Amino acid sequence: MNIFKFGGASVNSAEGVKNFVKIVQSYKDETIIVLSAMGKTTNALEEITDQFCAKSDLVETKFQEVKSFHLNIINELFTNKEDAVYEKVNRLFDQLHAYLQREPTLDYDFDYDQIVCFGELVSTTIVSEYLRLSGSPNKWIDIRTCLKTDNTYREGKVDWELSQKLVPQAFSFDSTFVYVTQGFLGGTTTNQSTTLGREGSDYTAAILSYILDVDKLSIWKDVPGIMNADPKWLEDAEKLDRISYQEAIELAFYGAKVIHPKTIQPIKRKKIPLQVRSFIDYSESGTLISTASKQMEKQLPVYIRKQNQVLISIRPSDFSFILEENLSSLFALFAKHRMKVNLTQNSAISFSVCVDKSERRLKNLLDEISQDFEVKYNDDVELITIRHHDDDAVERMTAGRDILLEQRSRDTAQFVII
Ligand SMILES: Nc1ncnc2c1ncn2[C@@H]1O[C@H](COP(=O)(O)OP(=O)(O)O)[C@@H](O)[C@H]1O
Ligand SMILES: N[C@@H](CC(=O)OP(=O)(O)O)C(=O)O
Repeated sequence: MNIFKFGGASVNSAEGVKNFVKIVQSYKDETIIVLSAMGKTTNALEEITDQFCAKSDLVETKFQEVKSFHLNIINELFTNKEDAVYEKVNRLFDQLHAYLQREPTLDYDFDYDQIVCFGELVSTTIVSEYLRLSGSPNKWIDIRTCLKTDNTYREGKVDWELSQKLVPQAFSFDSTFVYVTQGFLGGTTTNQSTTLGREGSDYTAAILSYILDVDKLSIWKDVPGIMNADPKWLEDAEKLDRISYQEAIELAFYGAKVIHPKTIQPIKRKKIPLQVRSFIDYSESGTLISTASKQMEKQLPVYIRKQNQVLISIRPSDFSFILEENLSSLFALFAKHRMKVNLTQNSAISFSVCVDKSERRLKNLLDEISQDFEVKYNDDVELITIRHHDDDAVERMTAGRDILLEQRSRDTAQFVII
């Protein structure tokens, strides 16, 4: 049994959906397809959520834009305008529209999940129906009924015990060879929609792989595999043919956007090989992540850039030392405001921390920290991480830039720079 995960970029147009079907049909094994929302739909639904919560009149226009984007793709794919896909997709958009007519609940994260989930519900419906039309019978599964999470909206924590019971029942392969389901989504025990964190479809694929003990997980991307840098940033980036689970965890942890950080742990635990490969050159083998750690033969430096970072410098207002009590109260605040800490460093009387710039959460965090500490911060800095660094690699990343903070270990060098 295989699991294939396809992201939004692979199905951002009718052409993309046709290419996807070609890939799926070239495999004859039992397969579960985990799919994200089409193109940039999640971003658009995030905007709708913001407008909905702000009670803005723009909601309707944006909703119609998202709906037209999908209907245009359907119109290109389905010549028979009586096809069941129209009714199914329209029904989903009617449900979303009905939600948008309500009053916001005052819980932004809850509303976010109830709105944003439609991206994946619609994309999987279209793709499942188009596979059927193309001669591949398949079953559409609403993942919210079996991948159960708690009610931490926007970052649902998986209820492994319950999911382990429900997922195998849902994907029993007793009446089909192919399943199509949503990445990124989960459901609470009271059947509210949840999401697993942005770009969480890779993680969904890993959860299902773990629970169902699959032979292999393939994640299809718009790049040849995992490269030693984002090729959209460094044109001379090279593909890594094989890497170990450990290395993949490190790269994702430091922010290599190609794979969601939570993806590797579940598949590592069961030693399930993961192939990251191209949906464009689909005969190429991509990058294999496995235990066999004939790892990165050349040990190329790997460059990871995180933009939109904020470097916060914190001092106790009474000039006392930064001790355990201060640190633990600060970390509690970061956790409370769900700010991801990317790098920390402390001296005797100050503590520096580099975090993702997330306007809504950052402001609340800074307001609270300022009650007990003096706070300064640098906006819009970059965090550059180099795995397997050497002098040339460091020079390449830092020449002509202002280094605000630097940390090096044997394997990893990190720089906060402007
Ligand atoms: N080290 C890397 N290797 C390959 N791609 C990378 C790397 N770092 C960042 N990327 C980016 O990741 C993108 C693919 O991930 P993503 O857009 O999340 O795919 P999907 O939407 O299919 O899940 C590529 O287009 C590439 O720009
Ligand atoms: N659609 C969600 C989940 C996801 O993983 O998408 P993608 O596979 O396109 O990165 C998001 O954009 O966050």
